Amino acid sequence: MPPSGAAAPAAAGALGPLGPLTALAIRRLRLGDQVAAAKRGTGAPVDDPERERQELAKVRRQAAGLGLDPASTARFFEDQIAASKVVQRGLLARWEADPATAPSERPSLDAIRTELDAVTRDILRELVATERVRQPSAGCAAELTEADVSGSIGDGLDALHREALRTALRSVCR
Ligand SMILES: O=C(O)C(=O)C[C@]1(C(=O)O)C=C[C@@H](O)C=C1
Repeated sequence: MPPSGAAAPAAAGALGPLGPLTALAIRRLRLGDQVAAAKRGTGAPVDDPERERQELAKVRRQAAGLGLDPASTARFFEDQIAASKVVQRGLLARWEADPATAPSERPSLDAIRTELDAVTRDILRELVATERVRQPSAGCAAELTEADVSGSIGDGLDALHREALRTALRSVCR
């Protein structure tokens, strides 16, 4: 318990108006850990261009329905997919170099894709909620830095996941 009258410790997680969007990007790239575990040892490649095409086509349709610009929304999701690949490649290389660190269970890729689809819907809602904040400006860049740094620390991201998060957030301030 903090001493009475002292501020409570800051909650872990990404702060500021771009905090929820950043937290969702972190949640999505953490699902990349699960995707890597599902693919490890199966011969399934990290890249699945057909799945990407389906995801991006759906995102464009959903974006239009929500009043978001389909092209920039698709670009945002291309970054999320690129971030997942950073995580997957990094972890698969790490696990190959040091098999003792590899997960012992293989999750279902279909189940993870269902979770990814749910995160996509949450991200789309958050893109709508943050449209004004995300106008390119020094203010957006500052809010993004705050969310990135606090989210990375709060979630205990390692160097690989921080690199992936930078990829995921690169087009937030359009
Ligand atoms: O679903 C997969 O197989 C994934 O690897 C996930 C994901 C994504 O982030 O959505 C990433 C890379 C693939 O090219 C396709 C999709």
